[in-house]
Formats: sequence, C-alpha cells, structure tokens
Amino acid sequence: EDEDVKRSLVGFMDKLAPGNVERNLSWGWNMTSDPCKDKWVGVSCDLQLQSVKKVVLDELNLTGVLDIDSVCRATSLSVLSLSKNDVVGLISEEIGNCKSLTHLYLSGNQLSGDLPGSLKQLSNLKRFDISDNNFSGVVPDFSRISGLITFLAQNNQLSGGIPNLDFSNLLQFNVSNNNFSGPIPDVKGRFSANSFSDNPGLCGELVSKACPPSAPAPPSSQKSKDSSSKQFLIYSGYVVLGLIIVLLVVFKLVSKKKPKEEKVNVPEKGMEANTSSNNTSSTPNESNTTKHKSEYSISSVESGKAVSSLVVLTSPKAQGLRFEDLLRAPAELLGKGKHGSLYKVMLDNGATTLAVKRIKDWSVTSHDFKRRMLRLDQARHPNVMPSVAFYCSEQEKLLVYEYQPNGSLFRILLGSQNGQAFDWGSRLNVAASVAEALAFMHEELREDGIAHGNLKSTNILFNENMDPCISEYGLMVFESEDQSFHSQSNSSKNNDMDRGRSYGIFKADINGFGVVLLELLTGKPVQNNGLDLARWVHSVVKEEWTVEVFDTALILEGASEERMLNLLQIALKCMNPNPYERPSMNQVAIMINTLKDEEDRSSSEP
Ligand SMILES: Nc1ncnc2c1ncn2[C@@H]1O[C@H](COP(=O)(O)OP(=O)(O)OP(=O)(O)O)[C@@H](O)[C@H]1O
Repeated sequence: EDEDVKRSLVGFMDKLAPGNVERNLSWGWNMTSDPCKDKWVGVSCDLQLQSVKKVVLDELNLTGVLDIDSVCRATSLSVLSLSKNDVVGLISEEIGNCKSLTHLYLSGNQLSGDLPGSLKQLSNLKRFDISDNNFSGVVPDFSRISGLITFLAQNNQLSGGIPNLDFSNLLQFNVSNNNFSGPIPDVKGRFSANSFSDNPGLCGELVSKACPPSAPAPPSSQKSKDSSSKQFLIYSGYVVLGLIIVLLVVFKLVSKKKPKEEKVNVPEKGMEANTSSNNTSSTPNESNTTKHKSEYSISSVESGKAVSSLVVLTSPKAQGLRFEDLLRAPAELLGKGKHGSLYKVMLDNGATTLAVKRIKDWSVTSHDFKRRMLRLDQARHPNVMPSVAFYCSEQEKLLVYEYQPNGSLFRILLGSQNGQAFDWGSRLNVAASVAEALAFMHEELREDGIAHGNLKSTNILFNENMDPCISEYGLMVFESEDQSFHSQSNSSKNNDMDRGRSYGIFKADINGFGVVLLELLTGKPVQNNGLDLARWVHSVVKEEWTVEVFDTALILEGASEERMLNLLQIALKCMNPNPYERPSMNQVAIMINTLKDEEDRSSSEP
C-alpha cells in the first residue's frame, strides 16, 4: 500500500485506540510496516492488487473516536466492522466516499448523532448493522440500495417514519426500542412484531394498534417511479409498433408493383414434405398470396430466383402445413435477437400456434442448411424441442417450432424475482434435465460438429407439462470465444481446423450452461452473454462471501447450502476461462445427477 493509504489508516487507528501501546508492538498499524504484507491485525487485502479490502476490529476494547473520513478517503473497503467496542463519535458525511462498502457493522458502541444522508450513496451495501448505539434523528432513504439484506438498528434513539426499504429482499430487519412513529409498512409477512417493538409511536396491525385516519401512508415513491417508467416503456412500444406498421404498408405498396414468382422445389425423396408448388406458385392466385403475406415472408416471396421449399418434419401440429399458410397467417413479433427475429404465427383461427424463426445473415448454402436440419431432426431427445418444419431459399431461412405458451426459463426467473415460487427442487430438476439433454445432443452430433451455439435461458422453454426443453439447437453460426482454437488450428491442416472449431463450439455450450446454472442459483436472469453475472459471482466468491451469491428466496426456503455450493462449483468449472479445462457435458450431467440424487434422498428422509 502507498504511503498515503498507510498514513490514513494509521490516523484512523490512532483515533480509535489512543494510547494503546500494545498495538504498536504486535498489531502493525504503523508507518514502518505494510498493512497487507505485514498482516496488520484486522486487515485483509485483495491478494492480486495488494490493497486493503476489509477492516474487522471486533471486540478489541477500542474506546477512541470513529474517524470515517480517514478510512473512506484512502481505501476502497468492502467491509468495515467495529462491533462490540466502546467507540464514540458519529458516522460523518464522508461515509459517502466508501462507495465499495458492502458490509458495515458498528453495533455495540457508543456512537451517536444523526445518520448522514450520504449513506444512501452506498449502492453496494448488503449488511448494515448499527444496533446498540446512541444514534438519533431520521434514517435516510435506503430505498435505492437494492441489494440490502440486513438492516439492524435496534436499541438506539432513532425517530421519524420506518425507513423506506425493499422488504421483499431483506433477510434481517430490526428497529425495536427506538422512537419511530407512524404506520408500519407492508413487510410481506417477513418480520414479526418483535422487529418493531418498543416504539410507542408506531401503529398498524402488526403491533395491534389502529393508525389514526390522518396518518400518512407508507412511502411508495419508488413504486410510483417504477410504474411511470413502465408506462413510458409501454407507450414507446406503441410508437415503435406504429412506425413498423407504417413502414410495412409502404414496403408492401412498393413491392406490390413488381410481384415475382415463388419457385418451389419438389420435396426430396424420403422426406415427409409438403410444398406450395401445387397450390400457389403455379396458380394464377399468386398475387393474392402476396397480398396477405406476413412481414416475415416478404423477402422469401421477393426472391424469385430462389430455389426453395417448405419441408415439413414429423409433427402432428404441422401435418399438411403449406408455405402459403404461413404467409397468410397473422404473425406477431416475439423478439429480435442477434441471429434473427421470432414470430408467433396463428393458424386455423388460432387453433394452431407456431413460432417461426427468421434467421438473419447465415451464409450457409441451402443444401448445407437442409442437410443440417434433417440431421438435427434425427437426434431427438424429450427435452430438446424439435423443429416441425423449415424453409430455405438462398436469401431466406425459416425455422418453424411449436409455440410454447408456458414461457422460458428467463421469464420464470424474472417471475421469481417478483415473488413467484421457483423452489430449489425445481431449479435442480431444470439443471439436471437440461444437462442430460445437452449431453445427449453433444454425443449424438459430435461427429457432425453441431452444438447448440447459443445456449441461454431464453432458449430453455417449458412445454405443456412444464418440462424444460432446449430450443433452437444447432441454429447458430459459431463465433469462437477463444482465438486460441483458431490460432491452434491455423497452423494445421483443414481437418484439424474443423476439429478445433467444432471442439470450441461444444465448449462454448458448456460455458453457456454454466451461466444458466448461475442464473438458477442467484435468481438473476441475464439477457446477453452473462459476463457481468459471472464477473460478479467470481468477485464475491473470491471475497469469501460465497453464500451471498445465492438467491435470497432459496436461503429463506432453507435449501441445502452444501448442495447449492456444489452446484456453484460445477457452474464455475463449466465457465473455466480456459475452454480446454471445462468438463464435458456428459461429466456435468453426471455431477448434477449425483447432486439431485442426494437432494431426493434427503427430502425423503423423515
Ligand atoms: N417456440 C417458442 N414458443 C414460445 N416462445 C418462444 C419460442 N421460442 C422462443 N420463444 C421466446 O420468444 C422470445 C424471442 O425469441 P428469440 O429467439 O428471438 O430471442 P433470443 O433467444 O433472445 O434471441 P437470439 O437467440 O436470436 O439471440 C424469447 O423470450 C424466447 O424465450
């Protein structure tokens, strides 16, 4: 640590333990030693950066003054703990400089004065404990500190309304024995009267005391902000939709002027197929079809030169499906991803609903595309969603799936953030089923070099029995995450290059699966490549606060911490930055199944 940091820390300790001779001898905390290298008492450092991260000085009979300014100005602490000493003084405004603070424990001291407003700037704060002190005044607004899980302020002289907190996330809360007044907010059944006792001014059901009619409602500013931003999003959605419709109409009018013919191939031998050849393109009704076509079909019909066909695979839902049916049916855009757009298409007046993926920029020949789709159709697993039909011309590639109304894993995780049940057993089942299905597909398609290519929680859908199914297997062009696969293969012959690439694409799936496991464990769904979630989990694990990564709902439910840790280990193995060191999907499936067996055994025990 540099001299400035040392000076500040020594200053902090000088005030905290004035005249404490013992500390000079054995504690460190002086200018002639280094807090990290010489291991000052109570100091923990970031091993790589060699900077002070934690100061934990509990129960050391410290009787001096708390000097927040010194410690927050010079360091980027994540933990400051001074519990059970006799420290005096106050928490000054400079606490706002301790931006990386996640844990602040000051309980059991003689601290006093108002809590500074700058506390609300500590956006990373998780645990806040100022119980058993002499703090007074109103508690600042903590509502923007979304990750807070502990708020303990019992046995002080705090006053005003109960602090504005997100009670659905809190694990520990106590404000008993203070001077709080007014109504008790909705604590979502999480906390009992004990958390509020001995505050004579409080009223509400929980303390069996009716609130006077004029009492102000519990603060809800955050809620109204949320709902107004939601409204804004909805309205902007309408505006964008309106614009798209106008553009479509213009596009249709322009394209109507030069209708072109749709050429369709006779289906290949051995395929159960149905084309529009005998229905549309050879009939004079062609312009009719063009009139009714949905947005996704425009360029298919435009591409007069294309050699194309709708190939129907074996599925009762798609029996007799014709390309023109798809063109005419009403379609709704479900999403626009990196690799294309997805439409919900309603056939037979809504009796059949399909999901049609229009793949963007895939420079694969029609022949290769067809071969790939037919190969994929042979490798069937109950937890992998097969496509029911596909269409391909030189410019257009469409994939047709059954529409799954029960949504994706991503949506279920979002729902669980809003309090919908998604318990540990169900999460472990999803992990095990997806792992097994992916392992099966990898084994089946290894020779062909076809991996999923885009595994993430929006591509894990729940079927009508609520079983998880991997969708869009094998649809995506591979982008190597690791150039070493290329550089390694560049020096070899073509065969080696292909092998290197296909090795990489399977390992990329395993990384994707690791991210899905993290989502299940943390309850935090990620939309894109999952890097931020992974980085966050790694940093928490490195800081040895591992338990804090788990979804609070799982902890409240009493899920086995040991098994959650085991699953986290598997996730981290899958996400090893060196793809060569990641386990195979088969090994992952075996590890998860062992965990699931343990879980099943323990839950069947009396
Ligand atoms: N067959 C289906 N039935 C119902 N919903 C589906 C189906 N397939 C995908 N979805 C959902 O529709 C939405 C849009 O799908 P899309 O595949 O375009 O999104 P994405 O996976 O995020 O994008 P991309 O894979 O192109 O990067 C997602 O929320 C996905 O879960």
